[in-house]
Amino acid sequence: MNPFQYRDNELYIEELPLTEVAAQHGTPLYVYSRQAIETAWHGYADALKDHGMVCYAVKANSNIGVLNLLARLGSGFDIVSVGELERVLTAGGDPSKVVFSGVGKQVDEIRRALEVGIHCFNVESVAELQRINEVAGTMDMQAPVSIRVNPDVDAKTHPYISTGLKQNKFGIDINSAEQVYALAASLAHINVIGVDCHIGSQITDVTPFLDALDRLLALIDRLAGKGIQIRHLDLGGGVGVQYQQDEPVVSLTDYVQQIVSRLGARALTLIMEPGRSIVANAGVLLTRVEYLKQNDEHNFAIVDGAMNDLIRPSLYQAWQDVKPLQLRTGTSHTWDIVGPICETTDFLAKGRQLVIEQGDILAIMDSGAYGFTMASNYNSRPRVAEILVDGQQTHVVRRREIFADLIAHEYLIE
Ligand SMILES: Cc1ncc(COP(=O)(O)O)c(C=O)c1O
Ligand SMILES: N[C@@H](CCCC[NH3+])C(=O)O
Repeated sequence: MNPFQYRDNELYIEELPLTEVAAQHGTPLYVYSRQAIETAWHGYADALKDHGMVCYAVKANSNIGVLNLLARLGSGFDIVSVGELERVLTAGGDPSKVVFSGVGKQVDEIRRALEVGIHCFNVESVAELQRINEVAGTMDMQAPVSIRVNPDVDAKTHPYISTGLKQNKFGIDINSAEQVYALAASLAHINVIGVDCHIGSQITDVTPFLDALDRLLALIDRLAGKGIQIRHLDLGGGVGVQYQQDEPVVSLTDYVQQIVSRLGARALTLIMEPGRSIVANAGVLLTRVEYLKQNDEHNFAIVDGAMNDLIRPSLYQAWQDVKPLQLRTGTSHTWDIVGPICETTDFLAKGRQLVIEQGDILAIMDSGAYGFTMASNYNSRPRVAEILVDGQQTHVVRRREIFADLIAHEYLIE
């Protein structure tokens, strides 16, 4: 479902012209579509049916309004910090549907997660397993755990977002997994319930997912042979999204059917932790052209948005489409869309064929995932507002920061 459509040369989100949203709330601005988020979530829930649970990966977009939408749908959540846990709770999420991933869980994070009763910890090392056992012991509890196994599968995605290879810090080597499960089963305050893996993000071919699945199922069978019964299988993040029109789209129904057919008679519940594919295509970053500047080789459109607002292009050379909110007629030129930050890597897009003028507003498409959540205050730039559109209604789900917010926790020397 694409909520962004041109009508009479004006770009709309759902039932609203984006120029109206920008006029009301200023730029730069993140704008999300409620319908698109809900439709994407239902895509997973419908494909999984009663085979399992969707645990939305909060890191993709952790806005409380967005989490609240998903909590209302009954979603579970994948978190990587106590901060994300508090967001989920504030948004009305059910702690018993929360899985806790991440390689560096701290004692207070483990304690809080046990206190609120999360579904399980996805454990990434022996040292972490021992720490969880100790903390649960001090609380006289048993901690539900799943071991995150690193299956050594090449996800064929950008090397910075590939996580399931031996050279990546994530998970426990599949070759030592049985030993670690045996240890976990022997610990007094650990309750082994699952197997987990996450091989990377923005994967647009199901083959690496299915290769990882085959390795995990073989492990689950070996564990059963040793008397360790696994109840759930967590396959990690969701499928990749289309940033460019010629990129492949994975059918979730086919993907889940292939998983289910491989499960065979095993009594396993599935968990999926999609982030990007729930929110990426549902959001845009709006940015205004402040100046146009040309030399004999390059045309620069200097905009008010920057790498601190959306770092994906600078960090991963990620390509995201750029659409003017109002289409102009005239001769197009090739533009680099650059921000005001003092870094050469401060660009949102390069080499785009556009007809633009100073003052125009551009939408950086597909910015709903890993957009605002990766934003910073670099160059003392306040983080921008986030707006959720629902039909013709707009909800401010985060107000724009002001200078006072930036210095609120800083002090002069005494
Ligand atoms: C452990 C874990 N689960 C889920 C996700 C979400 O992945 P995606 O946004 O590709 O669906 C990530 C991010 O890559 C992750 O690290
Ligand atoms: N932040 C990355 C994805 C990382 C996923 C987190 N493990 C991106 O924008 O593509």
